[in-house]
Amino acid sequence: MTTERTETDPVLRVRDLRKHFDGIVALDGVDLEVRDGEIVGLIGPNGAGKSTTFNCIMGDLPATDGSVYLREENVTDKRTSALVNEGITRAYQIPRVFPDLTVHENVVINMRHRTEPVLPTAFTSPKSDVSERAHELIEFVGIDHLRHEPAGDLSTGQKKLLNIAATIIGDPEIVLLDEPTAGVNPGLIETIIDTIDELNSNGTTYLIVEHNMDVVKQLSDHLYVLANGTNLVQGPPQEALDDPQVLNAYFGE
Ligand SMILES: Nc1ncnc2c1ncn2[C@@H]1O[C@H](COP(=O)(O)OP(=O)(O)OP(=O)(O)O)[C@@H](O)[C@H]1O
Repeated sequence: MTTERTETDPVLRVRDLRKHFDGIVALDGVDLEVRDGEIVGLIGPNGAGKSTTFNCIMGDLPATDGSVYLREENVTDKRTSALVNEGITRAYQIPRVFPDLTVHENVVINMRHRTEPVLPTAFTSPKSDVSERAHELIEFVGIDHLRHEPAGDLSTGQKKLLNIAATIIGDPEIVLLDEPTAGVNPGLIETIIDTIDELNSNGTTYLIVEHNMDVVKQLSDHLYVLANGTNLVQGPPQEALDDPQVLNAYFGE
């Protein structure tokens, strides 16, 4: 049975995104749309252009051509820091933490309020709003017992949970997750899936690159498949994964 895609407004729209590295065409026209409240999966074989798409959306790389819209605003090539303030955040495949700061400090430092700077008291006063919110999120992702530990001491899976908490602290419109379960101990994968699922139920919209197809199927409402830097197939996850073009892109010659 085909499930209909939600009719909610698009939060993120990517139109004909292109990226060339000298002679290499990494993106050859990528289109995608993430609607309010969705979890959208972005998959494709190695070299398909998933990371480059994320890098161009987030302003980590300038696009050669094409557009990125956040709601109605054209944000193409805006810098990452500006995009974060506009409500789009990202967690990287290899989790990024400040190793010498505590877990709690790592979440607080990611607070970039749309209108106000983070006050120094957020770090020192347990009663500040940011500090309390950080504590709530750390509890929510299940690493409260590590709150006062240096983030550098955490396992990969725990760092990924920490990054997931940190992406949420500024109350973003949409979060980009790059391989949230890659390199994670199998025992923590379900925790990560449940955490993303619950945060989505609470209103966070996600675009997720993920190689683990079980995770993709469990989480995604809609799936885009890229190959050779462009769109191959999109649709409900199982339908897209069963498409002969997708099977050929992964397993064909
Ligand atoms: N900085 C760069 N310089 C030159 N070529 C690049 C650069 N970054 C990516 N590419 C090329 O662009 C293409 C797309 O790469 P990209 O990393 O976006 O793919 P991917 O789908 O994320 O792959 P993977 O699943 O292996 O991470 C590949 O051919 C890659 O070699």
